[in-house]
Amino acid sequence: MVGTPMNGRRLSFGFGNGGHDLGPSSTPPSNAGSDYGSYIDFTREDVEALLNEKSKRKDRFNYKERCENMIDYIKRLKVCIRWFQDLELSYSLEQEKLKSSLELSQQKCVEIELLLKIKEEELNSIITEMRRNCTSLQEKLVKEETEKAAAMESLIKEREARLDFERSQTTLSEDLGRAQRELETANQKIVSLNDMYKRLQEYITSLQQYNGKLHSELSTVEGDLKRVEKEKATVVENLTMLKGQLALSMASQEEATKQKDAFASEVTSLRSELHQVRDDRDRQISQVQTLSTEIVKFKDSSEKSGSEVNNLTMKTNELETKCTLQDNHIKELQEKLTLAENKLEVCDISAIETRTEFEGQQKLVNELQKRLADAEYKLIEGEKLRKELHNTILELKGNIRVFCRVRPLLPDESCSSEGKIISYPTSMEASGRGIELTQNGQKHSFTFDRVFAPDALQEEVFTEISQLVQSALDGYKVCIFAYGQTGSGKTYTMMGRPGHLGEKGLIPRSLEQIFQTRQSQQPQGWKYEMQVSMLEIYNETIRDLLATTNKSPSDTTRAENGTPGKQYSIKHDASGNTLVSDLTVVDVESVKEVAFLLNQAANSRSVGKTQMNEQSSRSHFVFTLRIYGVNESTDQQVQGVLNLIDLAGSERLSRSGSTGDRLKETQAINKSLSSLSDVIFALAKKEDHIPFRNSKLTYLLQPCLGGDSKTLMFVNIAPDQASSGESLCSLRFASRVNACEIGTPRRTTNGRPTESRLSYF
Ligand SMILES: Nc1ncnc2c1ncn2[C@@H]1O[C@H](COP(=O)(O)OP(=O)(O)OP(=O)(O)O)[C@@H](O)[C@H]1O
Repeated sequence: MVGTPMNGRRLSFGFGNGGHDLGPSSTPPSNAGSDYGSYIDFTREDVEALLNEKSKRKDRFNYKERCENMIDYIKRLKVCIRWFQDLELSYSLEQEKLKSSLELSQQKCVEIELLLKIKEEELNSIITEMRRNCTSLQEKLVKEETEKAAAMESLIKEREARLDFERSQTTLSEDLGRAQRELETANQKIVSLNDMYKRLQEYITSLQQYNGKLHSELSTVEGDLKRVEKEKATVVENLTMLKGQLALSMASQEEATKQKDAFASEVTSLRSELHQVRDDRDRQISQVQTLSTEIVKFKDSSEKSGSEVNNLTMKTNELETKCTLQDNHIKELQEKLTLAENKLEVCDISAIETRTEFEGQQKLVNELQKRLADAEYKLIEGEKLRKELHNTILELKGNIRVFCRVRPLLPDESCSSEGKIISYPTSMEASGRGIELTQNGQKHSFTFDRVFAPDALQEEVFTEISQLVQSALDGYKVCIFAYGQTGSGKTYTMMGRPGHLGEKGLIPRSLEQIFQTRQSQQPQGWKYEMQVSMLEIYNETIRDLLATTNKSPSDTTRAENGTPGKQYSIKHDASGNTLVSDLTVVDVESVKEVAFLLNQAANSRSVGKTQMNEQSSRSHFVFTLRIYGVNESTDQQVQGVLNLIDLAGSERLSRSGSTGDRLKETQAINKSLSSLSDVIFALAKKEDHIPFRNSKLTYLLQPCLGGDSKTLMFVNIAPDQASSGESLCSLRFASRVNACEIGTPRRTTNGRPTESRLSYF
């Protein structure tokens, strides 16, 4: 580059920009030569500054040096001037060139202008297009901006949220810290709970083992019992046979004795006859001897009278023939006597034989009687053990047990379009105990102590409760009640279908069992007295169903059932018995008597027709059998109670279509059932106050629900789609009942109650 002191700027005259740029250029002219190459970077300001500086520094530089500098500077200036001259030349040449190229350029410009116009048009169209694009872009921009604003807003919000989040994170981390601490304590608790759980598991296992042991013991005892009973039966059979044989041999012995006596008397009479005949013979021999001496005397004095001799000879002959005859007779008699004596001997021998046989049989009988007594003792002991084991098992099973029974679809009920609403799980653990109800597509599962499907027979159902009924004879309070919506099969379960013997319900079957057991326990010394009472709770009023002044079945006025104006009050005594004052109590001796009373009560019951059941029970029916047993040989006493209850059906007013009196009944039924559920829930929660007094039903059931009795609830279920809501409610209620613990059942083995005319519940 060439540095010249022109206007304080660096100057260049190159043709860097296509040869058209006449402005300053940084490119040095190619012909500048190496002589002035080293001055290229000097500007006028530099030179002036240098000169100024040189002049200023006069004092500091010596003159020679300054001259040399000046010469050098002048030389450099000369080179510059030459360079300027060269430049001028080349500039004029360039100008020429430029002029020609300008002309060329002008032509080109015209062309370019044309082209530009075309381009302009194109560009205009492009611009219009661009404008349009621009508008749309602006619109987009606006949109984007609004979006951006929204995004910003959301960003702000997000930031706020983030802040909030951070704040909450802080609190959460504090909470987390706290929770971790709690977790630690909880973990510790879990560990201790796990320990406890393990211990409980072990306890449960040991209980289960104990239960298993009890079961096996029970089965061995039952096996023993059966064996002993069989043995007893054979012994009794043998004994009867031997007694028969004994009676026969005794009869034959009697016969033989009689024969012997007859023979003995015959022998005696023969002997006396023989004796007499011998006496006669001796007399006649002596007569013959006297006659012979007389004959000798007469022979001596033959000469005296020949006729006398003849007479005497005749007499002698007569006597001799008589003697011969008597000898023959004696011989005959002796033969007879020998015969009779032989017979007597034979009879004596057979009598001795019979006696020894009799003695042997007597011994056998004694031995068998001893064995029988042993077997009976074993039987009593086995029965005692069975009772104990059975009751222990029932106690281990828990107190309120729940059985669920699903009735079959009735002819006027149809299966739902979605199929059956009730199913039974088939898994091992739930088999026979589980039930599933589908409502609105949702499946609800429940487990009870036993679930009976619609095909379960009355007999099967009874088999499951027969042990519980047995407990009443063993001195326990037993309560079995049926709960469920109206028409679900409660009365069918408890009473059965009238007129169909095979479909007898639990009440008649229980009574049959009780009376049979009473009969079978008689040989073991047990004597039982039984009393029956029956009542119903209708519209919160107790009615005596066995009162003699009861209305006739055709009588439709319900209010005067029982003794008119009589108030039946419920009381509980200190030993947990429930007393209903003035209630009719009837002594019963047989199933027939009870059946008659049941029939009487059924006629007095409040039954009506509802939309849901042709024969709907409108009251709670309570059947009570009081059992008082005493064993005279062991001095044992037991006092049991069997309560069998058919509750009135729960129903929704909307479905039942009740009005008027029926509406009042329905409300009373629902109220008492809801009191029952309140009591159950309070028991389940182990609350301090259990509202037993809220209804007559719960107050009456107090010992069964909250005391020492063995209680079983049947929850009856209707399988039709329309009842699914009520069925679900019943199942939920039953499931809570199943979870209830009410205390330990107690056996009553004390003496007879003092006031026996009160109904014990
Ligand atoms: N297991 C069953 N097998 C056959 N039929 C049954 C069964 N259970 C109930 N039924 C029939 O269903 C109908 C209603 O039964 P039931 O009268 O026993 O109902 P409920 O629950 O006592 O009704 P409510 O509470 O109204 O007295 C009756 O016709 C009965 O015969």
